Amino acid sequence: MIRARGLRKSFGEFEAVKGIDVDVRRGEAFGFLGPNGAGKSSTMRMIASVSPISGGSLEILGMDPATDGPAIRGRLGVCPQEDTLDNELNVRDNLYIYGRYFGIPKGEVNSRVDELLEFVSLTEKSRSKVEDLSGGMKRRLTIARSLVNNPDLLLLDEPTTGLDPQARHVLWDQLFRLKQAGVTLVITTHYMDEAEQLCDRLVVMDKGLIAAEGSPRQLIEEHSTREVAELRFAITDETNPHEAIAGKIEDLGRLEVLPDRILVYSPDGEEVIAKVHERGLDPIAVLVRRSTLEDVFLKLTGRTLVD
Ligand SMILES: Nc1ncnc2c1ncn2[C@@H]1O[C@H](COP(=O)(O)OP(=O)(O)OP(=O)(O)O)[C@@H](O)[C@H]1O
Repeated sequence: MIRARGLRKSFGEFEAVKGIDVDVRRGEAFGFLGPNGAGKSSTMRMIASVSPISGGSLEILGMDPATDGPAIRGRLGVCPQEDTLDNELNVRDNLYIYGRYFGIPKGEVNSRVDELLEFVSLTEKSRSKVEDLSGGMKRRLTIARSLVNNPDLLLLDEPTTGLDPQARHVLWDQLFRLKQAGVTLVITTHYMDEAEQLCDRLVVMDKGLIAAEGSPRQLIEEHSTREVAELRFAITDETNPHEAIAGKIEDLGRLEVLPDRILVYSPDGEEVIAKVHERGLDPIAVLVRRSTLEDVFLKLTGRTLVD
């Protein structure tokens, strides 16, 4: 569905995407995970064929965006990061007018709109003004709009940023159903839980480059340990003991010393905590958890995902 080799994007002197290789297969959910400014949106805009590439090569659905832009765009669905709904129109007309842009005949658009409103659970809001919708409803309407032309490939740029947890879960369910229905999804996100939940494969992007690639499980197995022990010690205004304590436990596993806690990577987190206590150290809070993509990102880049 997508094949990029050495793909680059520059804005003047600044290189936002510095040569990346990407392959997205039919029917999969593929993710670009990375912090703000990693180059995810710039990559998405090139894939959406609305921003010319600055170097390398890019093929979308077997076509070249430089010469086949309109043909590619006709087969894509795009759900942008910002809300671009038409506030002057009601919910239904936002979908109807968009469908007509694609040249879909009136009768067909009407039944398609009914189907889509049903799919995103907005049938009852059909005649409401867009401005009266909640953030989650607006995002669902945007997703419905991106599906109007029955796209082969759906691009979602940070689909759940700014939504509350419940609205995020509703959206994830809908995206999951789309995937089940065979739509290829490409998602950018800086939420590791979103990536773990939705993506079959993903690339971790940082500063315009790909730092790692694989399924969430592969990435965790390759770059982290099964368990992580999180230790918090009392911090006062004058002293942060974490650096000094880290020196006393560095043999227990790989450490990440963050401002508010120490992470110890080990296959057995309980054992780490027992040893910490044996050494006379007295954490105010401990937690043993499974490794996540956040741990992978921290190891690869030395930073957390959400700044
Ligand atoms: N039109 C532009 N002109 C100049 N610089 C740009 C432009 N678009 C993006 N950039 C820069 O390119 C870099 C990558 O931006 P991009 O939006 O692709 O990152 P991102 O990973 O999508 O981040 P976010 O999660 O904030 O959307 C940033 O430093 C940004 O300031």
